[in-house]
Amino acid sequence: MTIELRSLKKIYANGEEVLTEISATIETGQFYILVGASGSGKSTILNAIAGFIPINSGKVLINGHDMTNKKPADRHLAMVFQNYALIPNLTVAENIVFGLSARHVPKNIQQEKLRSALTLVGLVEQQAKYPRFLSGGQRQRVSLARALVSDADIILMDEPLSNLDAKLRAEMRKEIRAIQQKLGLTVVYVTHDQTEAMTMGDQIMLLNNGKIEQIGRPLDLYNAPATTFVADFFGNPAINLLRVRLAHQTLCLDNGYPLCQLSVVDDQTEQVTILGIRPENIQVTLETVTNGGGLSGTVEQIEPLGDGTNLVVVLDSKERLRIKVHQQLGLAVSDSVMIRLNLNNMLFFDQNGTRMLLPNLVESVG
Ligand SMILES: Nc1ncnc2c1ncn2[C@@H]1O[C@H](COP(=O)(O)OP(=O)(O)OP(=O)(O)O)[C@@H](O)[C@H]1O
Repeated sequence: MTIELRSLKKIYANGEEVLTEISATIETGQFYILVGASGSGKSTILNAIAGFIPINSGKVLINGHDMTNKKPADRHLAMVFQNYALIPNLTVAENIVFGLSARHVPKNIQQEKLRSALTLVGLVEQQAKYPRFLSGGQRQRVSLARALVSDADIILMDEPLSNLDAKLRAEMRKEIRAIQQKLGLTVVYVTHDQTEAMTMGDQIMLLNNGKIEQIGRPLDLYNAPATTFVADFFGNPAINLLRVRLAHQTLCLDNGYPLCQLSVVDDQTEQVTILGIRPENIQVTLETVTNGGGLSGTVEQIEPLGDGTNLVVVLDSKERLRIKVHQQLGLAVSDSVMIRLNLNNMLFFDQNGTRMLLPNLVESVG
């Protein structure tokens, strides 16, 4: 079951254009994530796929068929919501088969589907309970089971885990992904959570104010972001984006403070105005144990994580750098440290925030 979105545009009555030129192909069996900040248009796209809202222009195709003007019921999709949407006076089992009963599916088939869905989501023991006696995670499982028995090939999920605590959310991510892979379902999944997007998605669409910022596989978005917006969206702590210029083969901060030497064989490099470097690509050592080289700075903040440490270091140039190391550090605020930037992992952007590929850029540490 493929979904094709062709140039979707949505304007609400107040004249606000909330979707602009949304085009994408969601392949069969893909776990497709729509991610972005609140108000970026994720739910609007999901609702347009489901047929809950009309769009102003563009097309929604499902398996090659134009569904743009079809009713939700004719699109053969199932939906899982953030608030579970369970019926309080029906038991778990009754909630799960509710749609099947409404469609007069024979009782024995209902029971068969119910059994297999309960097993898949791990709720066999809870089937006679009412929703109010279930935990948040169990309620979301009922909601998922209800979508599974509908036999829809495509399941749309709108922030299904956002009411759960962090630990349960992490467990449910794995469970949903495992069920999706086992059944080969096509899932379109809305979240504002970058970790959920990274860990669950086969493909991610990152939205920015109703427009597509980038579509790609999770690690491609992380390693090769098209723009500073994408670079900044993924990663915790966020990537360091520094205003820089290149002068006489030296990459300098805007204020002239030299970062490193770069051998340049390309005029294009003159356009580099923003350097992106991720916190994990910066090494930090105590000033006293270093044997020269690198940049010096002062520790401003330390956040011990147990399995690592997050730091903020202020360079002598007054620039702040977020740094993440994978060990516990014996450092304190105000300590002097040396910093080394891992040049292989630098990203360069032009003044519009568009990433530049500089094939001829050669590092030459002086
Ligand atoms: N019925 C409506 N009438 C007018 N504007 C609306 C309506 N529904 C949504 N919007 C606007 O459309 C934009 C996109 O909303 P949407 O719900 O798709 O965003 P979202 O990315 O899903 O956000 P969230 O994560 O907060 O749910 C927002 O600016 C919102 O205010």
